[in-house]
Amino acid sequence: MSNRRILIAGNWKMNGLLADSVALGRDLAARWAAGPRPDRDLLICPPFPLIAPVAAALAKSEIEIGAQDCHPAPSGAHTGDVAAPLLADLGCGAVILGHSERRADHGESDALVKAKAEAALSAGLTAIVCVGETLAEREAGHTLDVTLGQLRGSLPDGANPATVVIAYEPVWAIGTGRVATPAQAQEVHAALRAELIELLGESAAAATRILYGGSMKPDNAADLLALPDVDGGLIGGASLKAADFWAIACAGL
Ligand SMILES: O=C(CO)COP(=O)(O)O
Repeated sequence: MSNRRILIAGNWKMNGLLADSVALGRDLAARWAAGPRPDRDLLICPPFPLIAPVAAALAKSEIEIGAQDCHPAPSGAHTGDVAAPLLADLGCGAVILGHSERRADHGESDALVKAKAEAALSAGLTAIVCVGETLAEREAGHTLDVTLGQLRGSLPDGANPATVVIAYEPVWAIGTGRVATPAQAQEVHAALRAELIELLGESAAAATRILYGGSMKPDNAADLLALPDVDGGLIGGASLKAADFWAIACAGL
């Protein structure tokens, strides 16, 4: 049993309108108030324009608010982008960076993800740095090369267990209902932690949280969260239903 505190983070992606998103936030806050509460960190990352209203809906709970991306620069002429200091100002505690959908949709490189993560740290945000292989890469036997390479390339300078969380999200498991088996997840998580020993040293690696993401649901979360190197979940589809997110937050307790 590690002493890493489990983090259950919801990534709402590009879903929701104002009223239903506020209702979802209120539903989660009500579940928090009613208890029993999991002794775990909980985080919700809505689309940018919903951060402030959802943060207000969550205000009476200890469920944290976060974002799904930031720009590497702290301000400036970058139309359509959002700076990390603004996210912090809005109450965000964390930001997801290098998600495979951003790497694919926006051509984000490891170097860009690293620069964004450094901007997040400078703004006082926790950077949740995502890595993960495609199905073709897994079938070609390149899972560890790809994920460890992304980790080396994307980890910000100055990373430490308080400011950086790693998320392993196999691309083939995202939104597909095809979840990694516990053995597949544990193999990659253990390899990521071994690489973190090289990058950060033994004690920092032992204290750094590594989340699993990819079709995590109420019925598979307990098995994944019980793995020795899985320290939480990054939840997509199931985070859009309060009952499912709450069930995952409480899974295995
Ligand atoms: O990409 C994910 C979270 O960032 C996972 O999404 P799903 O839970 O919908 O598979």
